[in-house]
Amino acid sequence: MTIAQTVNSCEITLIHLPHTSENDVAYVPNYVSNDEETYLLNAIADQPASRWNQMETSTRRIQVWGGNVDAKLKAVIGGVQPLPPFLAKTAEHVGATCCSQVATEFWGKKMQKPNHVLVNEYTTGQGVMPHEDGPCYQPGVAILSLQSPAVITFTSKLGDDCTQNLPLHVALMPRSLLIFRGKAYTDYLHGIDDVEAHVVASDALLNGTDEEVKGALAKREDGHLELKRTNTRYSLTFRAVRGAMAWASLRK
Ligand SMILES: O=C(O)CCC(=O)C(=O)O
Ligand SMILES: [Fe+2]
Repeated sequence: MTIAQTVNSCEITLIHLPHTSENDVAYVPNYVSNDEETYLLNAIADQPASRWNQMETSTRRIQVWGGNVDAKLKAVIGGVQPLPPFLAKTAEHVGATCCSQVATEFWGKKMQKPNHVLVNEYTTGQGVMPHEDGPCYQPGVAILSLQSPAVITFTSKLGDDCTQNLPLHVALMPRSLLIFRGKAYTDYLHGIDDVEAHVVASDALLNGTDEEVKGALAKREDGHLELKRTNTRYSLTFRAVRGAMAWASLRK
């Protein structure tokens, strides 16, 4: 964890994963206020039951905003749909943070903000297996965590350099934003263990010196660090569907 900078009143911490660029991973604690968190949680809960999709590979539920992405066609079926009003302001803010802090064209050529959001729900003990978000999106994602902490784990997809294959962790505190892009997006898998308490080696926790993270960690007798999930967690994953117009051209 290096370089803290304060911009737009949020403190951005750059986190370095091996073999990625210095600004490929950034963690922003307290990215949204308590009031914004409550607003988003209420808006998510107010959506009709039909908005929730049951995941095929897990018992988790998700809401998909912006349109249904077809991984094979690499396009949004029926074209990109506008984001709903309850996400608009946050998407705008996340868009600006990523463009000003991480890469001017974070969302793609000339795009200023994300056009696609997944709302993930995790009861304590639920996670998501190691995966990559893939080529349907611009190679970058911003993850806003709500209501409960969790630990996200990055594992390199590349070869046999054993230092590179060690799992590396980032604690995601409620109301924080994690941004990753570039090689962190293309050369690593990310996942969240199906556990009620995460146990990690202290030197593998990349934002373990963050004051809020420190306060949430317990040190175990074996020297490892433990972070308890406290509640159902919601995450909003902001991304940009690549070639937003691709569906229209596929149909011709
Ligand atoms: O919930 C998270 O923090 C991760 C979600 C994720 O990886 C995804 O939506 O692709
Ligand atoms: Fe993901």
